Parts: sequence; structure tokens; C-alpha cells
Amino acid sequence: MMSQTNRININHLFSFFEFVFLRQDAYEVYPKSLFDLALTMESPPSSLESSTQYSDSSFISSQTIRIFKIIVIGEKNVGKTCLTFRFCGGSFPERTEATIGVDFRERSVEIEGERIKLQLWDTAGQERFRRSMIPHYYRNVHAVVFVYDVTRRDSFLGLPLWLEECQHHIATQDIPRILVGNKCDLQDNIKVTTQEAQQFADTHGMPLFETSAKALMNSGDHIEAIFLTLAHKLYSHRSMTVPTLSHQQAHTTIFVKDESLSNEGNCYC
Ligand SMILES: Nc1nc2c(ncn2[C@@H]2O[C@H](COP(=O)(O)OP(=O)(O)OP(=O)(O)O)[C@@H](O)[C@H]2O)c(=O)[nH]1
Repeated sequence: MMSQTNRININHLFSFFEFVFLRQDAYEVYPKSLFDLALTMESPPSSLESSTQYSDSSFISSQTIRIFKIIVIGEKNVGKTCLTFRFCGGSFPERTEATIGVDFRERSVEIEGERIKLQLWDTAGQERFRRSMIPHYYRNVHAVVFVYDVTRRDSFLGLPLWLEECQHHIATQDIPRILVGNKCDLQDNIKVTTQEAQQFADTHGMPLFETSAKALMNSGDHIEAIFLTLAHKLYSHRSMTVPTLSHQQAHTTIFVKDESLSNEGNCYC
């Protein structure tokens, strides 16, 4: 009988093939170790034993760091790929293709002196490219970014369905969620007002960010600020919700070793 681990690995391979062969543009921002990410993709984070297992693996050494899985969802063409690429790769991609399944991007940031990794799952907006992946998107997720296109009302009016899907697949609603209205650089074509977007965000208890993956907003890097705000939310959210070992085991943080850090200590707090 095929074990659960084996089944998961097959899915990992599937995703890698998609990623490496179908989305060459994202390759340059892929984390240094594909295998490292494969282990974390759907590892059972509620199990501390599993974390220890990874820690004992010989191919990864040094200190554990926390990885937060963030899924970016929304209608096709709203700019999910561009937003994640901009944050992880530092620029607006010259060309993009429809995401098939999922693309992964990752970036380390330092919050209050601790280095953490944000693992962004750039999900497919097209139903046919995402249907079979939906359970994978939501498994062990730490935060959700809902994206709509300010120049397309349909992408905004469709948000309740994305929220519903999210509610259906995530057991706890107590995870950070943010709403991002993208393509604000197309000023002459805006179809969703800030007021109605803000009302929607308030109704659903989410902060709203209007931005552009293409342009520099407010003379600073707005995308950077959005994801860093989320990182802070995740950091403090977790600190508040993981006071004991048993809580910790129930929480969805994934631990892996990072060989670029020199400190030998393992920290599960
Ligand atoms: N003007 C403008 N165009 C953008 C912006 N963000 C993305 N685009 C364009 O919108 C199109 C779709 O962008 P993607 O990032 O591929 O959209 P997506 O949501 O990942 O699409 P799927 O993978 O199909 O779900 C591309 O042509 C981008 O160049 C933006 O902020 N401003």
C-alpha cells in the first residue's frame, strides 16, 4: 500500500515539473534548495516529530528558521504572479503566462531580530489549472492574500466566492488575511472604488491595500510594505497563539534547517 509520504512526494514532483518546465521566468527567484522546499510544501507541521526528523537530516544543517506559507489567490490575470515576483524578485516581470497549478517564491525577512521565511504560493486563477490543486493550496497555510484587479469589476465581485472557498478549506478562520487591489497605475480605467473595496474589507475583517505591481506607489516600494506588514502580522499572531508545546504542535508553522545560518541551536519556540 502506498504510504501518505509517498503520495505527497508524487505531488511534489508534479509541482516541480510544472514549476521548472512551465514557468521558466520564476526560476531565478526559486529558493536555493528545491529539495528543501519540497520537504516543507506539505510537511505535517502539526507534528513536532516531523520537524525533528528534518532537523536530523544530514543534507540540511545548522539552525532552524520558521517558514510561513502564504497563498495568493484571486481571479485570473489580476496580477498574482507579478505581485509575488515583484516582492521576491524585486522587479515587475516583463512577461507572464497563466499559472498552471502553483508557482512558489520565497523570501527571507528579519522581524524583531529573527529571520523568517515567507513562502509565497502563487496560485492559478483559472479554474482548469487549479481544480486539482485546491486542497494543496490550503493545507497548512498561515496567511491568505486575496487579489482583485481595480480595473475589472468581475474580479472584485467574485471575491465572495474566493472567501467561501477559503472558509471551506481552512479549519480555523483565525489566520491573517489581507485584500489587495492591484493595477492602480491604470488610473483612467479604475472600476472599483476605494470606498466599496474598503467596505468589503471591513465587512470581512481584512485590511485593504491598493497597489500596483508595475509602478512605484507613493515614491516607495508599496509591495514591499504590504508583504512586510503581513510578515509582522504573522510573527505577532504566532507569538500570541503558541504559548505551550501542545499549542505549538497544533499550530501550522513548519521548521526546516537553514545551512546559511551559523547558530547551532534548535529553536521550536
Ligand atoms: N498595468 C498593470 N498591469 C499589471 C499589473 N500586474 C499585473 N499586470 C499585468 O496583468 C497581466 C496578468 O498578470 P499575472 O501576474 O500573470 O496575473 P495572475 O493573476 O497571476 O494570472 P493567472 O496566473 O492566470 O491566475 C499581465 O499582462 C501583467 O503584465 C499592474 O500592477 N499594472
